[in-house]
Amino acid sequence: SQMAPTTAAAGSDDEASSSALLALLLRVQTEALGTLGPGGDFDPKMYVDLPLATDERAAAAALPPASPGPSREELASYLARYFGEPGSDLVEADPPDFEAEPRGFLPRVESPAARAWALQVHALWKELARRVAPGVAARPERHTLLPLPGRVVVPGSRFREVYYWDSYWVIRGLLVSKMYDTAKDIVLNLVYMVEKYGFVPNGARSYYTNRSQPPLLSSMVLEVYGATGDVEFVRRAFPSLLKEHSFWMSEIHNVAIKDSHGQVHNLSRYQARWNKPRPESATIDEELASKINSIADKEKLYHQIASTAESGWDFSSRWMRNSTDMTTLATTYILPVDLNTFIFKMERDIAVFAKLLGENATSEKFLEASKARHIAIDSVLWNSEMEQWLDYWLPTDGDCQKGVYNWKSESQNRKIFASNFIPLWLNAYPSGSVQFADAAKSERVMASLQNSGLLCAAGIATSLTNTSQQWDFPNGWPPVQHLIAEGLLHSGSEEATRLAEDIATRWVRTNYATHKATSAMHEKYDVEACGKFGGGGEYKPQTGFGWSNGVVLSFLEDFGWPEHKEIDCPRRGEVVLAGTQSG
Ligand SMILES: OC[C@H]1O[C@H](O[C@H]2O[C@H](CO)[C@@H](O)[C@H](O)[C@H]2O)[C@H](O)[C@@H](O)[C@@H]1O
Repeated sequence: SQMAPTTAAAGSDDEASSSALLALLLRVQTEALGTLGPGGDFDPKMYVDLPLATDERAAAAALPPASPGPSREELASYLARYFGEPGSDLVEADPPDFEAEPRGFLPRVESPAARAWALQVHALWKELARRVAPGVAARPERHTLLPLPGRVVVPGSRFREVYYWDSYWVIRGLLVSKMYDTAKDIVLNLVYMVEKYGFVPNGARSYYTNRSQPPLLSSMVLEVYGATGDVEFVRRAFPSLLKEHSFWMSEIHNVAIKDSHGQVHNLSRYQARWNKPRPESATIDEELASKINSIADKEKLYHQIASTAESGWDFSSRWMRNSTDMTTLATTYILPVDLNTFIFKMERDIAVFAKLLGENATSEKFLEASKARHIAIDSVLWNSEMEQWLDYWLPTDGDCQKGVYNWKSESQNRKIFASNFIPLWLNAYPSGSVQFADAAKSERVMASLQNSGLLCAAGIATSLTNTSQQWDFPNGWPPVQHLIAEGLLHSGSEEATRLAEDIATRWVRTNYATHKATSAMHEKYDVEACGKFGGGGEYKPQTGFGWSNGVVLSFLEDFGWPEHKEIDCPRRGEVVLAGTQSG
């Protein structure tokens, strides 16, 4: 059954004052839309990011009346008088662990062009590093930004705050850049939020505390521990990992399902605690919901929209009953392949850390939990005909006895998405010598990927359907390239290693060419051709960009770049490796 959505989990005093601020900012956002009109420079997120420069009541009293609404000049002078610039509550932080060319940086990158560019990407950490201004903790009621104790690295452009899952790839890049202290700070900020909210919010803003994002905190701890050997750091983070696991096991996320042999499995889904428009996109969500008449149905749509944002894939035909109609989002009825992959990894990581800290019973318990989830993933999500893992769609008609659903083969979604291959990533983290998918199965999954149509000229497409949503064709996203390529690299066969390197090469080249042409790193790329950044979705293409920088640095570390390997885009008609489309 669907959980009744509530508001954020923050403390009540904080909540009351932050909701007064948010209510004001949402009024400003609506008036700004009226004044500026959609398109152009109007971005609804900017208005909920404005820090108050004065008392909230004074600012609320001075807001020009909604009708007839302020002129452009009146709006600008109102904003200048009562608010700071968006992003001004984060201050620049010169990270002390940054060096222009760290010792031992990318030893296998021999090509001068690749090396010079990698150093430019590395230098972007300085641009993206920030600290939360001390005024935020002193007067939290004036900021939607959440105070954080340590240094942060933001994705860039409109994404002025920390994001949960982006941080995993930011950390992978920082470790290549030998910025261990900054990497630790990022993890400890997330730990601080778990201590405060019981989970890691989507991002470090009060309006993001109604949901999380793909859970990769344990993976961040594991990578930092692998690079530094710092057991005390693991000890500090460990209680928060247990707390986060309980959040994902709670009734809003956990679903029981009985397979065809009568065995009951537990798997997880995304579900936000929110049934209103997303504040950062409220005008957009309201416009979409205007097609719907009843308040109850609007609330259901808002709940699905926020739950989709929890998935990180906002938005995609993956979550829609009808791929051309966003009002058919049904994310809370889906058991996603990638979410369950990440929670399996979390359980395994916790088992490893518990053992390291001498908590053997806890280690055993989490090892068992991970084994049970492995069986659940193989029973519920695996499809042996397609040789892929598929999202499972729950029925909406209440066909569920005592909270347990009955598995049906036709409920697996047979459409092809890059997420169907994400469990391959687990091959990079074997338990002893045992891989998540054995050599024979990994080979079959790889063949299925090669025949899927997802492998394109400049990387792996998100899906096969162009819906103009940003998590669909023709966009390719950095995290997806990295998870699949790392999985292939550790799958054991020479062919898988070659395919991993081929994907990484295409990705690095398209990032390089686009950087050369636009002087920027982009949040997503159009994989149809080398050298194109991505588009679609509800906001303009963004640059910066945290996870993109992390992924190229990590690929360059994993695969190197020999002296004479071309880094420019291949010229038209040049040979393309078998199993991939020329795009
Ligand atoms: O403002 C709209 C949405 O923006 C974010 O989503 C996108 O950017 C994030 C930061 O890079 C990324 O983590 C996410 O995968 C992207 O889809 C935000 O996370 C959403 O909650 C927000 O509604």
